Formats: sequence, C-alpha cells, structure tokens
Amino acid sequence: MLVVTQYCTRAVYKKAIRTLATASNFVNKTSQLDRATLTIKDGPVFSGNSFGVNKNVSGEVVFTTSLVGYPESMTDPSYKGQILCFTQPLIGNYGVPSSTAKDEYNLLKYMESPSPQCIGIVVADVALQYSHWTAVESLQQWCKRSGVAAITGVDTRELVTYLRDKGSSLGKITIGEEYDADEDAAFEDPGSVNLVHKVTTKAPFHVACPEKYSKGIHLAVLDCGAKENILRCLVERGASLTVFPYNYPIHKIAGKFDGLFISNGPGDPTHCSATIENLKSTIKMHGDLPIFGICLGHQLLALASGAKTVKLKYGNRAHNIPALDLITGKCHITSQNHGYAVDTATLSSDWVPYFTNLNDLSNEGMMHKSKPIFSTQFHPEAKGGPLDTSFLFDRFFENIEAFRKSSDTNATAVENSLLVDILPKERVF
Ligand SMILES: NC(=O)CC[C@H](N)C(=O)O
Repeated sequence: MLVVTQYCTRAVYKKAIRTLATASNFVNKTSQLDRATLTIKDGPVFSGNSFGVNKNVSGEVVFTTSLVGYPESMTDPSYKGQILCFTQPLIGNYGVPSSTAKDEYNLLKYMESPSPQCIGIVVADVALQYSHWTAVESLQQWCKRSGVAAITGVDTRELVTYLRDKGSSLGKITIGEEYDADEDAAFEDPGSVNLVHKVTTKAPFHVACPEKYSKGIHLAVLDCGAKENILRCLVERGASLTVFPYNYPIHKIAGKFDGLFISNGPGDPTHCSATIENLKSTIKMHGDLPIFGICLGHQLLALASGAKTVKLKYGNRAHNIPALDLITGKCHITSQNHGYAVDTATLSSDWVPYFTNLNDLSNEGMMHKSKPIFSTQFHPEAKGGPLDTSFLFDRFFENIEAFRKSSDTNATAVENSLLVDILPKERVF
C-alpha cells in the first residue's frame, strides 16, 4: 500500500484500492471443477480438476519450463498430439489473446497457428480469472472451445521429476470420476505416425511482402508446421514467401527462388523421407542457393546431408537454454521445443557444428563448409522470447543478397510468372 500511495495520483490510488478490494473477494474456484486424472503409462497417477474440454485424451507427455508464452506454445504445431505440462505453477493469469487477429503481413498477430495443437495441458494451478490488455478470453474458455483437455491441481514437480528420470512418457487425461485401471484403453503414441502430414499446408500459399518493406526477394518455404512468427521474421526483412507442403518436390523449382527456408514441425524427422530425398537433390542441383532450417528443418537438413538424429530422453523445451556459438565463442540464451536432436558425431566432412547446447552438450546447429547453408535446433524467431539469436535471420538475408548479386535470377519476374497472385493467401487446411 505504501508503494501505491508514494507513486500514484489520488484517482489512481482510489482505483488501486477498488482493485485490491475486488481481488480479496476473488477465490480461484478450481475445487468446483469436474474431477480429472492424469495417468502416466507404467507410472504415477495424478488427481486434479478439469478446466478444458470434457473429453479423454492420450498422447506423449512432455514438459516446458518456460515462464511465459502459453498461447504461443500451445499453438506451436511442433506440439501436435502432445500433452504439455507447464512447470511454471500459475498458468492462465494473463488470459488468451485473439486467435484470429492479423498483422500487417496477414499473419496471425498473437498465435503461432489458428488453434491449439497440443491435445492436453497439465498445470499446478490454473488462473480462472485473468487480466491483460490483449486478452479476449480465459485459458479455461479457450481450452473448452478449442477441444483441449486440461487438468489443474497436479504436483508438476513430481511429474517432471518422474519424466526427467524415466524419460518422456505416454499418458492420458481422463475426465470425470476417479481413474479406474480396469477401464484402461490403449495409450496412443502420436510419435508413431507422420505428424507433419497433419499440420502442413495442403497446397502452396503466398505471403506478400508489403511494398514499403519489399527488397524484391522471393523465398520458398517448406511448411512442416511453420510457426507464424517464423514467416513474419522472413517477410519483415523484405521477402515475399511461397509456402509449400512439406513433401513438395522442391528441388524441381528451387532454382526459381532467392533462398529456401525449412520450418519447424512435430514428431520424428525420419518420418519425412520424401522431404529428406528432395532436400538431398536440392543441395546437389542448386549448390549456391541459400538455405536456412529451424528445429525440424535443421534435423531434415542434417538427415539429407547424411547425418543421423537421435531421440532425447525428455527433450529441451524452455525459453532460456544456453547455446554456445562455436564460431564466435559467444553464448546465447535460446528458445527451444524439441524431442529429437542431430548427432554431431555423424555430421559428414562437408559440415561443421555451429552451436552446442551448454546444458546437455547436444547439437544446436550446423553449417556447410562452402555453401550458404546453415540450420539451428533452437528457435531464433523465439515466440515468446528471447530474441538473442534473431541475428541468424539477418545472416540468412546476407547470404541471399550475396546470392542475388552472383546469380542472374530476377526474382520479381519469376514471382509473377509463378502466378502467385492466384495462390491462396494463407495456409490451406
Ligand atoms: N520444434 C520442432 O521443430 C521440433 C522438431 C522435432 N519434432 C523434435 O521434436 O525434435
């Protein structure tokens, strides 16, 4: 109260007092919610309360230690089919922003895709009331409306200690009466199917760069489940984008573009064998083309170059993971969400590792020794935050500028000849 009186005008002080009075009347009524159970396959069972859709779900249970960004994480297509546990104990207190608001590039303003991609969430303490200037609904309303099962009241410390010890596990959220082991249905493993197929655009679409920013650059993007902010990071640097389904024979048309970007996406990268073959051909046929891959894009590029990927014990999902730049010796704080990693020891002699994770020493990136190709395991576009490695997009654009100077491609003419005007302007579901 002292703080309030010291720094406020009388009117603001009165308003603050009213707010405090309301807050003291407020009870987070989670005990009035339906019962729910989180069951880990061959592991512990947690009782709690349901605040999401009234539906039982089953999937891989993973955890993120990020403190903010639950709307961005939940709409990240890389979480497709997973049950996501937040270790930050209070989730929902700033509500959920609009799922449909667009920015000046016709990209989603707040979300990474139009709806949640994880099938369930697990929290210690959901905030049923929220406050934020961008919020249009509560986390509870959003989960109910968009079909996400959600359980609160779980000791997430115990759950995460178990997952770190035993590794990412399959699990189920069941709503209603206490869990009955006899009614056990099969645990679904979303990782056993090609999840990229479910999230990729079904047909090419075009994101135009507004004239005032345009540098006349035209990029091809392979959409394996691209986060909206990745597209924004490319367009706001002056490129228009033609975004292709993940298995499009990109090698056949890559020569018409100023660069190729390969996006993030869900599941095991080895499921995308057509993409891996297409990338192999692209690198062989278009040796000077600048290429940049993020997360799954990095793993696909590594597989195309002959390296191998491995499944991590429990993955890296956080917004504060240190990655050492092996070229400059600088350490960057990075945003991550992945369960697989490239095995550095298997990189072929044409490639060098670019970054290393300073927590578990796993591979965080690679770079071709002579071609303008590099990729990172972490997310330089980082929604939500931190932005430390956004310079990698600038680096990609430096490669693009150098390529444009040395090649005679007229991207604008090619863009027109591809009839991009008649392509859809957003992802095709
Ligand atoms: N964010 C991503 O692109 C994730 C890549 C891959 N699905 C993994 O889990 O490792």
